[in-house]
Amino acid sequence: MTGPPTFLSSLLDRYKSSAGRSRPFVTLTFAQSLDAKIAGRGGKQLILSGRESMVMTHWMRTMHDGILIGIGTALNDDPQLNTRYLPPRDPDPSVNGHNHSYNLPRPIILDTKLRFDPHCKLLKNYTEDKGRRPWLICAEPSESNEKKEWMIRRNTLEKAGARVFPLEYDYDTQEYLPIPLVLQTIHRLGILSVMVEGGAQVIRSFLLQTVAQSASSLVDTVIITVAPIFVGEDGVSYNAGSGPVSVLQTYNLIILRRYLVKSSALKHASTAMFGQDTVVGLFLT
Ligand SMILES: NC(=O)C1=CN([C@@H]2O[C@H](COP(=O)(O)OP(=O)(O)OC[C@H]3O[C@@H](n4cnc5c(N)ncnc54)[C@H](OP(=O)(O)O)[C@@H]3O)[C@@H](O)[C@H]2O)C=CC1
Ligand SMILES: Nc1nc(O)c(N)c(N[C@@H]2O[C@H](COP(=O)(O)O)[C@@H](O)[C@H]2O)n1
Repeated sequence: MTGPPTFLSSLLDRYKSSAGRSRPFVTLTFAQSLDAKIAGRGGKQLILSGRESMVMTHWMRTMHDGILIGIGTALNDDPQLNTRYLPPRDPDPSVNGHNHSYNLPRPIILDTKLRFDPHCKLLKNYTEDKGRRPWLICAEPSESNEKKEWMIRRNTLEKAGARVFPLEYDYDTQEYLPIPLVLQTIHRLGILSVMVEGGAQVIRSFLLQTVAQSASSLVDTVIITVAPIFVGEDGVSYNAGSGPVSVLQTYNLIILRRYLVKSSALKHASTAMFGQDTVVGLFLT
């Protein structure tokens, strides 16, 4: 295969015309088991996708400017977020300034407190010219005693190659980085399309934002790979809390489940088989 599968182009080709938008096109994508688990016990990384659907995911990566994950995934999986399963071909220097054969998406990590590991594969690949410079979206602490430590971490990460973008928002009243502001910020920085690859809390945040803002959803396309396996009760799911959950979280999860079951905003677009996996594409209207 020399280009993306038709399944993906029919879902994502509309991203090519981005005029007049104030946020990037957003594709929410992940792989799950038949019992809706995305990782094993205690967050153990699972290779759920078979070879064929993994190749499809790597094609999907070439079709986006950015690839966004949470710091939980960055620390747990130490991912590369590259396109290494695609067929080898001659490097094309015109491809986003890299001596690389395929468009590589920019790694973007939601990392409020700058917990990113300066020795991770994303930074190693960047310094070896095998990947793009990772961007860390964070919050600058307001307390001066926390600021010193934060500045040290920032310097270490910047020296290791990361770019750090502190967001301005009311850090004390919000548990997480506000997704609309994250999207506006990366859009201003030139990211016109972004693939959100997880993990559990990030997927949940994007879905909950979509529920909260149904009229102006923050997700355009959802692409879910379903692998024909059961992980079992102790696996990690994106639609359930792990550990004790607050009343608010429980309430949000109830709304999310209801939304996912009943929403008329989620429209099935297409389903395809890649090897033994079923990949479902949905549009949000
Ligand atoms: N099967 C699949 O397709 C995939 C599976 N996974 C699995 O998922 C698991 C990791 O998931 P999880 O632990 O939930 O970690 P996440 O990758 O979802 O990261 C969550 C962390 O990101 C930070 N964050 C900042 N802003 C937000 C926001 N708005 N919404 C959510 N998080 C935000 C928070 O940390 P802080 O407050 O410190 O900033 C939060 O704890 C791993 O087991 C991994 O293997 C991951 C990706 C895909
Ligand atoms: N599509 C898909 N299938 C799976 O089975 C997965 N576990 C994931 N995980 C995501 O991919 C990241 C790993 O990427 P690299 O192989 O290191 O390039 C992982 O961190 C998850 O975001 N995806």
